[in-house]
This record gives sequence, C-alpha cells and structure tokens, in this order.
Amino acid sequence: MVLNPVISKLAGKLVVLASASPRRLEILSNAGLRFEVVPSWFKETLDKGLFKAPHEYAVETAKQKALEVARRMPFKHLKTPDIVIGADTIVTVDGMILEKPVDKEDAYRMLSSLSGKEHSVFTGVAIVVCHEKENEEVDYQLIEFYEETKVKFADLSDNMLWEYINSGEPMDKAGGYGIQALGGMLVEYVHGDFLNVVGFPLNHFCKQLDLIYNRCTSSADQEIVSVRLSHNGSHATSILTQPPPGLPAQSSPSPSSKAKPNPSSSPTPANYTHHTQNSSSANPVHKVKRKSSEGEVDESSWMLVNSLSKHTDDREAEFIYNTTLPLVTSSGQVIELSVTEHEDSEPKKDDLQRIIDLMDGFKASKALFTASKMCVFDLLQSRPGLDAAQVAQEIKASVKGTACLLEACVSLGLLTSKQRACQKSVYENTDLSSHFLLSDAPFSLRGYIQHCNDTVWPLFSHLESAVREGANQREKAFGKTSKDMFQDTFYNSQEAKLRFMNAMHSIAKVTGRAVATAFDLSSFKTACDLGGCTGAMAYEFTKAHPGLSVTVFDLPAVVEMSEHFLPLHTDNRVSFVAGDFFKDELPKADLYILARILHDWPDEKVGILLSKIANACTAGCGLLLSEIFLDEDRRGPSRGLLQALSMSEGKQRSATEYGLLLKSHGFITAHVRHTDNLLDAMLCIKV
Ligand SMILES: Cc1cn([C@@H]2O[C@H](COP(=O)(O)OP(=O)(O)OP(=O)(O)O)[C@@H](O)[C@H]2O)c(=O)[nH]c1=O
Repeated sequence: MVLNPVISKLAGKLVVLASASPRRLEILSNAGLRFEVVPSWFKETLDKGLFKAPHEYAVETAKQKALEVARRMPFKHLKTPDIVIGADTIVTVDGMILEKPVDKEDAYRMLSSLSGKEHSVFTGVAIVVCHEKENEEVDYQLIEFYEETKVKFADLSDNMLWEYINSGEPMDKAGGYGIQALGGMLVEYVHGDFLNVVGFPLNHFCKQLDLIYNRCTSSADQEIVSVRLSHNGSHATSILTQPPPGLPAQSSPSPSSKAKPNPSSSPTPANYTHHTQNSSSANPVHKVKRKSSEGEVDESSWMLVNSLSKHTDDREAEFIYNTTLPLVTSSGQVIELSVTEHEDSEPKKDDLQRIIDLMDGFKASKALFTASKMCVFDLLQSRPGLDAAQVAQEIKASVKGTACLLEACVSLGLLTSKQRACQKSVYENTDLSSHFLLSDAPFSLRGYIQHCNDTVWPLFSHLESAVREGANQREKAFGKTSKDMFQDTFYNSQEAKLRFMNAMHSIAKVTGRAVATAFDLSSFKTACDLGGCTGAMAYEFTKAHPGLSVTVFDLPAVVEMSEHFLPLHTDNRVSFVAGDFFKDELPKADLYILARILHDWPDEKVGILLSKIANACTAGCGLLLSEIFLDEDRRGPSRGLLQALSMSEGKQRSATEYGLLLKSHGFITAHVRHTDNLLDAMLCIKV
C-alpha cells in the first residue's frame, strides 16, 4: 500500500499542522501522522475580488496560514519545523464564497442559499517544506493544491434550518454546516472526496507526499524492505537501536516529543516490562518485550516498533518476525518467533521477485527497443492478428527469433496473444503499446526509445568504467573523442541529428502539456524556449495559453530541420530563431523556458547561461525550469538518479538546489510543481 510508506516518510520530521480545526487534527492523526498543532495567526481577510477562481483564494489563504507559522516558529523559541501544513476550506454557491458564519443570522443566510442546490466545497492546502541553512536563515519550498467536492442539499424548511442553527454546530464551519455530524442530515449527495468537505483532502495530500518523498513507490517499499533486510538475524539490540532513515533516531526522542513533551504518549521503561493492554485507548499500540534472557527493550526500540506498528500493521509482523521479538498484540496475544526459524526460512517471495526484476530489467528494455526498432508495434497496429511466421516475414527475421520476441512482449504487457484453432498464437497490440509505441501515436515515445537503444544503451554498457573514472564513456561507446556532446555526438551527421531531434520531440510531446499547464502564465505575453529543439514544447505552451507567443531558440543545425516536425495544425504564435544560447544574444521575452537543459551542462556553462537569461530579464520576468527534480533526501526518483549514471558533465538537482541556483542569479522561486508526468516544473521570477 502506497499510503503507509508515504506517511512514514514523515516520521522523524517535525511536522506542524498550522490549523486550529479539530477536524483536520483528527483526519491527520487517524492517518497515522505524528505532528504538532500550531494554529495560524493569519487573519482570513484576503480580498476575494482579487482572485479569478474561488479555489485560488482557498489555496492562497492556506499558503498564508502555513507560511505565518513556518516563519513564526523559529522566533518563538520553537524548533524550526521540517514541514508545515496549512489548509482552508470554503463553500461556493452562486458565485459567492462562504466561510464561517459570524453569527446565527449569517448562518441562516448561508444555509438558505444552499437549500435545494448543489454547491462546491474547496479545500486549499499548502505544504511548506523548511530548509534551515547554516546562517540560521530558512528557505521555504512550497507545494500547494486544492480539491473540489460537490455537495447537494435537500430542500430545507425554515424550521429545520433554525433547529440546526440552534444546535450550535454551524458556527465554526465553512458554509455553516458540518457534514460529518448533524449537517449530514441535510445532504442528498456528495460527489468527490468526503474528507475534503470535512476540512482536509487526505487522499490528495498523500499523493502529493508521494510525489515529494517517494515518486517511485517502489523506492519507498525498498526502504521498508531494507529495514527488514539489514536488521534480520539474531542481533536484536543492534536491530532496534539502529533505526532506518526516516524513523526516530536512537538517542533522541522524536522531534514532536522534543518540541512538546507528551507524557501520556511517551512510554516509560516500566511499560516494557509489563504486557499492559492499551486496547481501550483511543490509539491502541502494540507493545513489545524481548525474551527475558535478553533484558529489556530500550526506549528507542519501543519507538521504532511503535512507529512501524502505527503505520504499517502488516509490515510490523514481518519486522517483528525478522527481529525475533515476541509481539504482544493489543488483544494480549503473544507471538514468539525464533531466530532459527527465520534463518532457515525461504527468501521472501516479494523480495526475490524484486531482485529478479532488477536483474532482468536490461533484457526487458532491450526486448522493447528491438521490437520497436523492428516496427513490430506499427505492423500489428495495421494488421492485428498476425502469427509469428507472418510477423517474421514482414520484419525480415527468423521465425524462431520473432516468436521469442513476440512472446517476451506478451509477458511484458506490450502485446496480447490469442490461440487460433490451429494452435497458432496470433498477436495484437495492448493499449499501452498503442498509446506509446506506434510511430504516429500522439504520445509516441518511439523516437526516445530509439535514442535509448542507439545512444544510452552503448553508454551504459560501459557503466563500470564510467563509475571508476567518474566520466562519460562516449569515446568508448562511439569510438571518437568528443568535446561538445551535442555538436560531436548528437549532431555529427544528418541522420544522428534527426534521430536525436526525434527523441527530444517525442519526450517533449509526452511531457509538454503537463509542463505548459503547471502554472498560471497569463501575465506573460512572450516566451522564449531555450534549446526548444523541434518546437513540440512551444506548441504545447501556445495551446495552453492563448495569449502567449513562443520563440524557439536553438542551434542553426537544429532550426534548419525543425520543419520536419511541424505539427498538423501549425500555429503562427510559434517562431524559430537560430543561435547558440551560450554565445549569442537571446531573443527578448517576458518568460524564458528551460526544459531538460540544465542537467546536461557543467556548472560553469550553467552559470553562463543563467547570467545571460538574468541579463535579458527585467524585474517581473519569469523563468520556467523543467527537469526531473530529485527528492530532497536524494533517494529518488530512480529515473533521475539513473540518468545521472550516464555521467554527462552536468548533474541532477533537487527543487531546492535548483531554487538556490536560480536565486544566485536574481530569481526567486514562486512555485514548484511535481507533475505526475516525466518532468517537474518550477516557476521563478526575476526580482
Ligand atoms: C464544509 C465543512 C467545513 N467544516 C470545517 O469548517 C472549517 C473551515 O474553516 P477554515 O478557515 O478552513 O479552518 P478553521 O477551522 O478556521 O481552522 P484554521 O485552519 O486554523 O484556520 C474547518 O475547520 C472545517 O473542518 C467541517 O467541519 N465540516 C464541513 O462539512
């Protein structure tokens, strides 16, 4: 399950809920999150008229609530938090924004405006990630989002309304009702996340956390798995006194208990000696006791186990099992498992499968590359239902080899096979292949797959040398020395150039929309996509922003080929200018776009490019950066970390690292967006 690792990523961090809402507190603690509550002092008095849409008002209020707390805490002799969560819930009906009623008459006005109608409930959420620097300054990274839920009220008579108002329930609730209590009786239907109405969109929040901390869920699983793997065996003490990253450290209590000691939740050593039951408590915990011969479990051990048990009930059993500790469940049952039993047991099926998948990963990649290169997917799209011999004939290959390739593709979910009466299997594309692997699919990744096969694969076959030398292996892989990766490798022949452009084109088409729509860019009229290659990204920007014109700026060798990639419906708001962004003057624009550029270049060149952009910008101009953002703890996503292994002269960075880099050139980070797509995005403004 994705949610447990997500919540457990926050264990060991000082998480602060900047809200006085008891409902938010309850929703988040029910989800297993440990946090402090520091209600925000921000007054909800933003001018609603300034916002184009109601959700923008809710998000901005949530942001101000969270930032106020994040800024105040270090000055109030409190620890700088790691994460501050702010939220604001509003109800909208007939173009009005309803917040908490000021008095009964106000509640009556609100509730009667909702009677018999469908309305929307928006909760805006802001997550402020605080990074304390050496000079005691704090950098803030902001993630914001909102959720909308539609709610329909029944027709409500005045009698009912006043009875409800006199219950006192409406007064501290947006729109004057509480769906979770008496107010639930007024509701005919709810479309969307119920908890969002109550005050906090838990599901969306977890997805955002997943993007920030895990992105690749498997890496989160791996972390828990590594707890098990590295702590198995008989050394129970070292097991539990060496908590894994993300769980409370051995010698210090959890940050939350540091900031606000809570005797009732802080177990004393005496707890460990008795199998006292906690089943009647609101928050039942499992208590663990070591075998009598091994002495008592220390406090940190308890916290580690408790922390796991709170969030990962089924994993807990595995953890205990591996550490050979007896577990006393909340119902009093003692589970004892011996070391020998563990050591002699079979390897865990899931673990074994993960390793095998990793070992076989290159075979799967190469099968995909080969089938794509041999046009298997295009062929089966135009002639579905061919058998292996027929495919072999068309792709000019052996029947045996083709049959193996087709069967491998079936096992990878790229093809389906059906048995004909004559026992022959016939093949068809799956939806996955139709979406991404056909040459002419709107989101075709065929160009990029070919680049992976022809360029990335040879580089990775010299990975050991690359790691030993800490340098790229272009010379070994392609047989020639190259000073400039682009001029000497990607653009050294017309064919290589077209292939590279094709690769960039296909990635830009798949990622373009997510990047182009990541932010409200309505204040910008002109943009310049630096290194914009075929213009695929630029077209996504003009499609998403009707008031925006985009100049694509790229090397002359690239621009002269761009007409090969014109989209079906050209757009005269996209134009091309040839030049070298390290040497030539940049076209004037309100917004500069740098998509998948910086990670390729060494720091020195990045500095030159950013200085040129900064010089071309006046205050208020924007810089939209799009890259894979590494997680702040650099543990993922593996896509970014694996890309770093190609050892280009550049490097992969986190959003904060990019933010600081841009700050040194006079840009402040306005928004960061971890898209669900291949590239993340950050909008910075020149000050
Ligand atoms: C529609 C609805 C709202 N609420 C509560 O309404 C408050 C909104 O006000 P807010 O300004 O977003 O939050 P707050 O309570 O003032 O707290 P804070 O975050 O400190 O400003 C929050 O409480 C929500 O739960 C419910 O409990 N049930 C419902 O069905």
